[in-house]
Amino acid sequence: MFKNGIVIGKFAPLTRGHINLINIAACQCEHLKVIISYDQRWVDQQNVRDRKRLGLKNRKKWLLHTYQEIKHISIHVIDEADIPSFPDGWKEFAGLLQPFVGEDCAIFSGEPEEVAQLKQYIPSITPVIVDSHRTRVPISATMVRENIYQNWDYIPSIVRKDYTISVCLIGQESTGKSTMAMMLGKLFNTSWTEEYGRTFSEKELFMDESLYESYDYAKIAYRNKELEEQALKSANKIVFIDTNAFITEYYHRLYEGVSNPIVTAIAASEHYDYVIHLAPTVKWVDDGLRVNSDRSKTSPLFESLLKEFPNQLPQGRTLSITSDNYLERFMQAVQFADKILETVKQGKY
Ligand SMILES: NC(=O)c1ccc[n+]([C@@H]2O[C@H](COP(=O)([O-])OP(=O)(O)OC[C@H]3O[C@@H](n4cnc5c(N)ncnc54)[C@H](O)[C@@H]3O)[C@@H](O)[C@H]2O)c1
Repeated sequence: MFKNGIVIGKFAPLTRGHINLINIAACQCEHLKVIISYDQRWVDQQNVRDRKRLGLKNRKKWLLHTYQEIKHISIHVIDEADIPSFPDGWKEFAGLLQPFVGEDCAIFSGEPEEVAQLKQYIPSITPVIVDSHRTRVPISATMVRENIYQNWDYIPSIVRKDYTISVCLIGQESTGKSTMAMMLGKLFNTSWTEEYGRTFSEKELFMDESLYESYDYAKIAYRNKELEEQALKSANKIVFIDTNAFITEYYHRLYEGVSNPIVTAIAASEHYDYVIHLAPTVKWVDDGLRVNSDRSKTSPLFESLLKEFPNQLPQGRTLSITSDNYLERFMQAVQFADKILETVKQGKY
């Protein structure tokens, strides 16, 4: 047992291979420091998708989420901004690492050459090579970045969350959003969200929508966002979102006659990878909550809101379903999701 241990990595992104290394290291020392070596120059060279996801905040969050309950593991950062980029700055990197090196300190790594380089500059450390052939988890972060969706099994759920493709279903009342989100989620073996507005009406207003106050809409919009976060954590590459703040704002304008500034702000900043817009071409069904059967009143409002919030129908990433046949609507949505998954499986994003 060592008194102190160190694991260094880019963790870009965190993989189960890194987790294997950290776990094995943690079993062999009293206190383990996991150090993220961060180089913004390296991030700037990545593709658009990874530039957005591989910033320091995400990398630190992924490690903290994974190890928060294990008290003898702590997470640290070395910023390489002022030293030559890897692999030209070994001496300078060792200088940055030195303050983390404690008494009786082992450095755990799968890279024998890298540890040998560090040992030259910090002779007190004891190198411990762990699974350098990557037999337990045969993956590298480079392979994951090259095709994250084919290597989905190798990344922890906290990282999956940030790479999951979101598909939001929008449309007026009684256009089949909730059923469609649920059916797609079940078919694609993934998560979906259930509209919180409905739960709120049932539990807080006892199905009497005349009891809505303007401020309730902001609560609904926030709660929907929390439910999205939750669904992302358990998603299998793709997630289906039933209703967003834009729809909450539509209801606010319908019932209150004016905009809700909080909900408007959320709706205007909403971004989903893809959107399915369900047109009100199917029969209006009374589910006990709905009161807007006259679509000649609701459609003009909905259409004007779509113009006001152009982010809600992103160009090239929106499927508009206008068929009046439920089977056709469902099959179009399924084909859309198939195509999205095919594109991402090929490593395109
Ligand atoms: N500026 C410089 O000159 C300089 C010098 C030294 C180090 N550094 C920095 O330190 C970083 C070193 O980290 P890295 O690139 O090796 O990080 P990494 O995130 O790729 O790997 C971190 C550790 O996890 C191990 N690992 C990865 N996949 C594994 C698997 N499937 N099974 C078991 N172990 C696995 C690696 O062998 C390594 O020890 C460099 O990228 C660089 O940023 C910079």
